[in-house]
Amino acid sequence: TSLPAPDTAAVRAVHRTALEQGAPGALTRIDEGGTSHRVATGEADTAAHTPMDTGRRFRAGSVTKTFTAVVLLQLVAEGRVDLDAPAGRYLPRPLPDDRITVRHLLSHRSGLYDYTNDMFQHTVPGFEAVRTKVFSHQQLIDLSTAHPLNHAPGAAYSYSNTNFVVLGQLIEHVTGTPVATHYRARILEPLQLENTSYVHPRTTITGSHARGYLRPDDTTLPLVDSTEQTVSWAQSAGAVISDAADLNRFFSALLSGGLLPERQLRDMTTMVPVTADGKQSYGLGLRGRQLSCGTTVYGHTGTVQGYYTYAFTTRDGTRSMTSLANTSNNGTVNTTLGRTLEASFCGSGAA
Ligand SMILES: CC1(C)S[C@@H]2[C@H](NC(=O)CCCC[C@H](NC(=O)C[NH3+])C(=O)[O-])C(=O)N2[C@H]1C(=O)[O-]
Repeated sequence: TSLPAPDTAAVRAVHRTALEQGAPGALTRIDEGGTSHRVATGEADTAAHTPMDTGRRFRAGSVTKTFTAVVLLQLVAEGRVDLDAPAGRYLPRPLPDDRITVRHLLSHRSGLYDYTNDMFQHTVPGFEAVRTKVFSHQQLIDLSTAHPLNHAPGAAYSYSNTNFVVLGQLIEHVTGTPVATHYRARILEPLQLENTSYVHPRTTITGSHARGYLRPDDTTLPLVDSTEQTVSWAQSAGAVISDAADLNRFFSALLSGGLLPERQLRDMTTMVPVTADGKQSYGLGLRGRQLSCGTTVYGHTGTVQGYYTYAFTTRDGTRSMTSLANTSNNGTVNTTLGRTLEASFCGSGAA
């Protein structure tokens, strides 16, 4: 079914609202076949007053979870991991409940507590305390298991970064190879994602990039430049750096069958509703969103200090969109930025 044409004027209007609400800048890139629509607004660097442009790299946050899920599901297809086996079978240390399966981790149904709830309870102090820190997977897992499970494994959906830190540890324990190597060999090189990298624990973003600005909890204070950090608190749950063109190509290739065998793609896109209205869902490391025009798009969102990301594509991968705003801890901006989905996939008058 053909989609309405993207409404780039509506995208620009969404950006302008996000800037009024506190974002220094925003970008959106829509790719369909060989055609791309690009909208950039505001500043990539507020000290140098550098204009935003859609070619700038940024921290993609939890969009990383889909990269990790692809690596894991490729290992499943290779017969090296069983989705419904206890995850503990593939880990150096047991989890607190051996009923937690690999599939529970991928679908945020394990019940494992999210340690970032404590880590970032106070936004700027929490960030400053970890921005140059390097954690092992086990240290992060131990922060989580100091708390009881949110619920019995499989009993509910409860989003937790811990799940994808455990999956990173699992990938490295089963293969003896760092996740960075798997991202590069299994995804970045085959798809030629030249502007995507996993450089943990380096703190810098190489090449042309947007600086990120974290809003303090006391909103009368100035934004904090949060561009440089290790993102070691997230790693395989959030440390990928990318740009809009690469994320569009990644999700388009994924949903059109370019990265996983049919069986694993079917598992990944078996979505479970996670909101009461049923419009938001989660599969295996993949978010689904049903838009006002009836189209469901698949991808992931990201929130890392200074960067909000939406990266989604159609079920057949023919149209993809990535949007970024270079601020965070500003839920109003995050919700506003999400309206680029309607403008990009449902066309005029939708956003
Ligand atoms: C589920 C989410 C939203 S949270 C999860 C992950 N990001 C984090 O866990 C970072 C949380 C703290 C970020 C910080 N906020 C605070 O410190 C608040 N006190 C800020 O806004 O920069 C990611 O990315 N995911 C998003 C996702 O998947 O969309």
